Amino acid sequence: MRFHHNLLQGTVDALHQIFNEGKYADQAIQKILKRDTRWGSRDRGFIAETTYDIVRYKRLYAAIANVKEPFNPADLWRLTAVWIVLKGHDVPAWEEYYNTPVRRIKGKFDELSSDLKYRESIPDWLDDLGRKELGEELWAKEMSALNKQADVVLRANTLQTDVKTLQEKLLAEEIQTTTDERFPDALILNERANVFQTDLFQNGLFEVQDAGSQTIAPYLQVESGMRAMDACAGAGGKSLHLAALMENKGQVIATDIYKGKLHELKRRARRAGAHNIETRLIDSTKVIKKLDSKIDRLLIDAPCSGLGVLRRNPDAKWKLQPEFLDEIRATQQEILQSYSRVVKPEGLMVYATCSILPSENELQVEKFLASEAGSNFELLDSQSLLAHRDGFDGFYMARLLRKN
Ligand SMILES: C[S@@+](CC[C@H](N)C(=O)[O-])C[C@H]1O[C@@H](n2cnc3c(N)ncnc32)[C@H](O)[C@@H]1O
Repeated sequence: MRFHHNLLQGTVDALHQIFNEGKYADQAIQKILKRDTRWGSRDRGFIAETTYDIVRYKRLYAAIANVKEPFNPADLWRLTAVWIVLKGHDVPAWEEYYNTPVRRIKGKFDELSSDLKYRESIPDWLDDLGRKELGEELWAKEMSALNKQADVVLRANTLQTDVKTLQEKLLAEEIQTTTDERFPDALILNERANVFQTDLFQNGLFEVQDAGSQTIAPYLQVESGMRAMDACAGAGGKSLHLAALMENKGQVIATDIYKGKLHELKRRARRAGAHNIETRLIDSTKVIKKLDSKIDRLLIDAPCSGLGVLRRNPDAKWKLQPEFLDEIRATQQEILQSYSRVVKPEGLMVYATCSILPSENELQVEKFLASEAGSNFELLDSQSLLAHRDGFDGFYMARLLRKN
């Protein structure tokens, strides 16, 4: 492989912003990619993928390169040298790579790879927690799968098209996709492409949404004409799916505590042609009180650690802190306690997260069921998706029935 200095310089600059300035990886990469308009899609792909790879394996690469944070420019170049050697490429004869100890890098890699914390690059506290919650074997398999690059998955917007038609239209634009019978509205890109630039996207024929995430809205068993609520709607990934499943009939009440996210949701709903979504900002407890026992189907897509979606946000591994996890678990329980009251007798509620930790998932549901607010609910079913087993992001979902 022939390397270009300016692409590796772009990678080093992105890493500096992420590791030393605390920027989010996707934002830092986007900013760097805007820098040089001559960069084509391959160049952009190289910078993005190399940066993400080094973010994923920061702990391993830093130990091999024998560098510590905060990384100076020479340290960051050493991280890229480790990446080049471990990918099996020849190190370019550039000043920054002068005297790169290729054999030592390979030897160190073999030595450190026997330890999961290094092999999969996991902070100590998180490794301890994961082993405790999932058991050593499952944790190791899952962390390895979560370090792989995620597929780009589309959800056909059935308000506008169907999977087969969309697949043909994409093919006409030289975008090849694969279907998966487990996920009926999903199309998986055979090769990465910037699908956001297509007219098909601009005209609302699809959303970009992981296949695992596409199982959540159907799990709520909505029907046309029902009154559904997406309590933690964010920018509306699941609200849009619910509207499509309800064929634009009935109502989807989408709530969040952030105005900006609901604003983005409305923009996406217009593009998708989803007309039955109504947004409501949660700025007081009154919003929930007003809906007391009025909702047929409640989705709680709760805020969480995001450990199931590490393939998309690998820097979350380095940003997560134990205190944040404690706070988010408390928030999850509060949300269950306060929102569950909106469900009608005989109505259903789905509690979902993009976490793989039982303490954010089944244990939260158990705690809720044992509480006063949960005493008139019954757990009907639950499902976990794991990256190493199911091939997509990690999710948890539980379906509960309000009995009376
Ligand atoms: C997992 S994200 C939702 C993702 C979204 N459902 C989607 O599919 O794109 C969780 C959301 O919960 C929101 N949130 C946090 N606390 C909340 C609360 N008390 N009530 C409602 N939403 C809350 C966050 O702002 C965030 O948008």
